Amino acid sequence: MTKPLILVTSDVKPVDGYNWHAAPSTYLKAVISGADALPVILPSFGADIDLDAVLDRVDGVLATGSRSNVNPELYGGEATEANGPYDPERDATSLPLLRRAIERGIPVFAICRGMQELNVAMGGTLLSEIQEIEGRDDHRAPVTEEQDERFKISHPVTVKPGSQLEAVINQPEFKVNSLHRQALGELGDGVEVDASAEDGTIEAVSVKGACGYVLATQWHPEYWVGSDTPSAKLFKAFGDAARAYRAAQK
Ligand SMILES: N[C@@H](CCC(=O)NCCCC(=O)O)C(=O)O
Repeated sequence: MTKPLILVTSDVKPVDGYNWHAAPSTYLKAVISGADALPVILPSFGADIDLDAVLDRVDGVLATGSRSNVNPELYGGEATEANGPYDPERDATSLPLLRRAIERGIPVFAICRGMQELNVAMGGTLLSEIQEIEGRDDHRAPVTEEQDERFKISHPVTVKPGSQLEAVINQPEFKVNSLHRQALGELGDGVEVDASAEDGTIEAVSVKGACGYVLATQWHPEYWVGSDTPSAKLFKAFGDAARAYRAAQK
């Protein structure tokens, strides 16, 4: 069987006077090496994209992380400069993409911003600047330009027994990296917590009743997929789900 095709979300960034629709190579490499699949980047053209026409041709969807935040107006909040930067084109593409992929039973793996998008897409909300919330830890990346340091494994998460995450990782607790200022607040329709941090921050979710594979993590398994066992298990499980989906389309 040919390798499954994984649709990867894109950020829209101005570079050299152009708008680029781009995804970090770490996610693309993790799809290739960790999921044994082929990545294809979806440009963030919102309603101009016929999502079903694209989803007819792929076997999974990977929603990546990003330094931009989901616009709070999409979940009843207020967009302030302090809570930016925003990426409206990405929002306009990723949220309907995730909803439609879940409806169609196409395997979904959502990471960091991707997990936040999934929750908002299902009707949930986000908490902003959680490091300023009483009782919450600081989940932001270390202040350095050194990527390995920014993505270092830093805190434990506790896995919910019987969850989709437990079925993949098969450990009650393990350590993850952390590069986020926001977190899930109210859960969207069917969204279930699969793992939490010691301060109560939601670290992984799945979707109850979803007809296909859906898993989302607040941390970044793509970065250490080649050396960290839980990270490797997450991408292998996603690749296996995409292979099973592809085989079932025959
Ligand atoms: N912006 C949101 C989502 C966090 C996220 O996706 N982080 C990845 C950023 C990678 C980097 O900093 O290089 C939030 O802050 O919660």
